[in-house]
Formats: sequence, structure tokens, C-alpha cells
Amino acid sequence: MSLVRIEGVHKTFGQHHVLRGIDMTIEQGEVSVIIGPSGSGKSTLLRCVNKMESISAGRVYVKDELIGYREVNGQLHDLNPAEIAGQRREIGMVFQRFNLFPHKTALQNVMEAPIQVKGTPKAKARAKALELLEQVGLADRSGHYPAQLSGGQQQRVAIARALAMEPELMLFDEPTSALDPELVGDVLQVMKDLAKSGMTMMVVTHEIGFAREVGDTLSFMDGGVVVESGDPRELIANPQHHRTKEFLSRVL
Ligand SMILES: Nc1ncnc2c1ncn2[C@@H]1O[C@H](COP(=O)(O)OP(=O)(O)OP(=O)(O)O)[C@@H](O)[C@H]1O
Repeated sequence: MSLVRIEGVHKTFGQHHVLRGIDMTIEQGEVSVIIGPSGSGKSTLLRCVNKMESISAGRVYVKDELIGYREVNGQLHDLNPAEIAGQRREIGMVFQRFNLFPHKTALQNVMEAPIQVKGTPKAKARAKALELLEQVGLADRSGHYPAQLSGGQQQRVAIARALAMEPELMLFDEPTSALDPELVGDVLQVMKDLAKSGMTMMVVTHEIGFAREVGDTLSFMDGGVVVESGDPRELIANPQHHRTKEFLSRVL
């Protein structure tokens, strides 16, 4: 069974048809990397997967559960916010900007959601958060506030924070784009380790090296469609579509 099924997804913002029929499946443990030019709809697609955006047509299923909607006689009805929040517990998201709580330490940032959302006892949430901070290489920074951490360290806290909810699926939206170049490697390493541990991941990135090395599937999006997808190494070495070729020649 595919963990994620994206079926015929369209998204319009007013007159602007941003997603024009996206079909994609992601298997358990798969790392699905999405590349494409600015404005091609990559972020919008990720945001449709966890219902941060409503979709205009189509369906998204995670673990066979329709995300964001209830289907009655072929018609989709919005789930209520509590139901959507319940589904989002299964889907961690890491953004370009880390958006940590500035007045909370790294440890408090990571502990927060399990306590607030899942009612996890504080001691248990703390122990798990410390474990996760160690996993992302920040065991010695647990008492630091975001302003005392580099961008790369903040992003690793953000990853630990998402993992604290024990998600089935992790969405990464250009997680290294806002970082100074020398900080990118540490964040990518954490993502690589996560991939190795078997996490299912959808990753929007401009890091072609990451796509080649870590991705199981690479999809090239342009103009709101998936122009081509396949094995990352093959697709990068031998793109079939002229739009993919043109894009890769600019970024490689
Ligand atoms: N909330 C919104 N309202 C109106 N238009 C939007 C909204 N969000 C995105 N768009 C538009 O949808 C298009 C696709 O945006 P999206 O952010 O998904 O692209 P992207 O491929 O992720 O680009 P980038 O690589 O620059 O992040 C853009 O033209 C953008 O202006």
C-alpha cells in the first residue's frame, strides 16, 4: 500500500491555476524529491498534502485516509479543524523558515507539541525531546534560545520538533534555502540519517546532490504539472523532456 496517494490534484488561487492535475504515489520509507523552477507549484503541492491549502479538485490520501475532507456521495466536505489537526499529527512539516518559538529554549520547542496536542506527560516528552536533540546533533544546545543558535541549528531543532510528534510522513519545503551555505551540510546530513532510518519523506529542494544521493524518486515540476519523474540518478543524467534538460542545465 502506498503511504501517500495524490490523485488528480488541482489548485487555483482566483484565476491562477497553480496545480494542474498532479498524480503521485509515495511508498512507505520512500524519499520523494521534487524540483522545479520558482512558481512551478512545489510548495503549494506540499501544502495540499497536509491541508494547509484546500484543494480545488482531486484527492490526497495518507495511509488510505482522505486528507482534509469527508467524501459523501462523491462530494467533498471540509473536515472540521480538530479533525484536520488530528490528521496533521501524522504529517510533520519543516519549512524554509524555522519559526521556532523565540521565547522558548530548544528543548522547550521540541517538547511543546507532544504535551499540548497529545497530552504526553512532561517527563516523557522531555526525555524524548532530549533524545531527538541528540539525534540532530544538538544535545549540548538544549538550553539555548533560538536567537542563540545558527540558522542551521535552528532548522535542526525544527526537524526535531516535527519528529517529536512521531509522524508517519515528513514534508520538507526547501529546508536549506534560507541558510548560509556552510550550514546546509549539517541539515542535509540530518535529513539523510532520517531517510536511512526509514522515514517517508517528500522533499522540495534545490539541492540536486541531495536528490541524487538520497532520493528514491525525483519529480520535476513546471507550470503546475509533473513534467517527468523517475530514478534520480537516471533522470539527472538523462532527462527526457526539454524543460527538464533546460532546468537542470541551469542548476547543475
Ligand atoms: N496563497 C496564495 N495566493 C495566491 N497565489 C499563490 C498563493 N500561494 C502561492 N501562490 C502562487 O502559486 C504559484 C506557485 O507557488 P509555489 O510557492 O507553490 O511555487 P514553488 O514552485 O514552490 O516556488 P519557489 O521555488 O519559488 O518556492 C506562484 O505563482 C505563487 O505566486
